[in-house]
Amino acid sequence: MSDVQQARSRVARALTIAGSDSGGGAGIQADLKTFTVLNVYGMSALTAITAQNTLGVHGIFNLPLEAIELQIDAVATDLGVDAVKTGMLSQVPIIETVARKIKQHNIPNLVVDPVMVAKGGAKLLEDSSQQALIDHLIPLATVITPNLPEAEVLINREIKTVEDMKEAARRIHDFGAKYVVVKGGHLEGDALDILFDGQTFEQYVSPRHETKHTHGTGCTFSAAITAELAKGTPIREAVATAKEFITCAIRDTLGLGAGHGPTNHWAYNNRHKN
Ligand SMILES: Nc1ncnc2c1ncn2[C@@H]1O[C@H](COP(=O)(O)OP(=O)(O)OP(=O)(O)O)[C@@H](O)[C@H]1O
Ligand SMILES: Cc1ncc(CO)c(N)n1
Repeated sequence: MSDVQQARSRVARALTIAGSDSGGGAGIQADLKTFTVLNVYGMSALTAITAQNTLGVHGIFNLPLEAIELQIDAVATDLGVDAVKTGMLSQVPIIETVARKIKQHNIPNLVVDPVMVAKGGAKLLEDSSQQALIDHLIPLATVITPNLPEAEVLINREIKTVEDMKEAARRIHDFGAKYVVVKGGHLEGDALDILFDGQTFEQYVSPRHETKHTHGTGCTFSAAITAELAKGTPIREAVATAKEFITCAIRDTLGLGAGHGPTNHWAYNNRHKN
């Protein structure tokens, strides 16, 4: 096979820059599982190690900046990256380092999941870091995927209705992200997400499943968008696939753990079977 043929047929590659969740439902583990199910080659740069299960976060250990930088350098200079997502980046220097590295390596298709708080309430982003996300990372983002509490923090305003979600999307778009997806998982009623491209809104709706097993839904959703962007899928279709992926993963629960259990990453591939 010629080099050109090889380049055309090679697998899409995605990198996740995020924290490790020992429980496997969120963070790096959720991202790599999602990439694999969507047929994308997954790579990781860990920013922190968390001791975590379905009941809560029992410890957070941020990694040294040098360890974060070297992981990104190693991957970008050899294997190559078609799309990248960021998850837990708890401190200002980590955010600055990651933003600098993404720029330095010219990594395309950045999905920013502005992770702030774990399902059990533990803080994964220090308060002093919120502004650094706005200043350094969001302007580089192809897509940013805040949930409602995260969007409220970013725009410093309450969000109670779909109109509020749209206004939040407008304001977050003004921070410099190309596309904004405001996730409505925390509202009542159907699970409604909104995509804004700076001009028009697109809505993605699925029935709400009454379940406590929603640990890592945001990580999985943004990882699915990243995987699709790595393959070259256009944004509207990428978000539609991610919505279907997370809906299946929440619906076909694994029922693990005594608290907020993980979602089912295999469910998307089994969706047409009985
Ligand atoms: N109970 C539910 N039933 C169906 N879809 C849901 C439910 N909860 C969330 N979703 C969907 O899951 C996706 C993730 O949204 P959510 O707002 O839960 O993210 P998140 O709060 O960032 O998750 P996490 O912090 O656990 O990673 C969205 O597409 C949302 O609409
Ligand atoms: C490591 C990690 N990243 C993100 C989340 C948010 O779900 C979590 N609970 N843990």
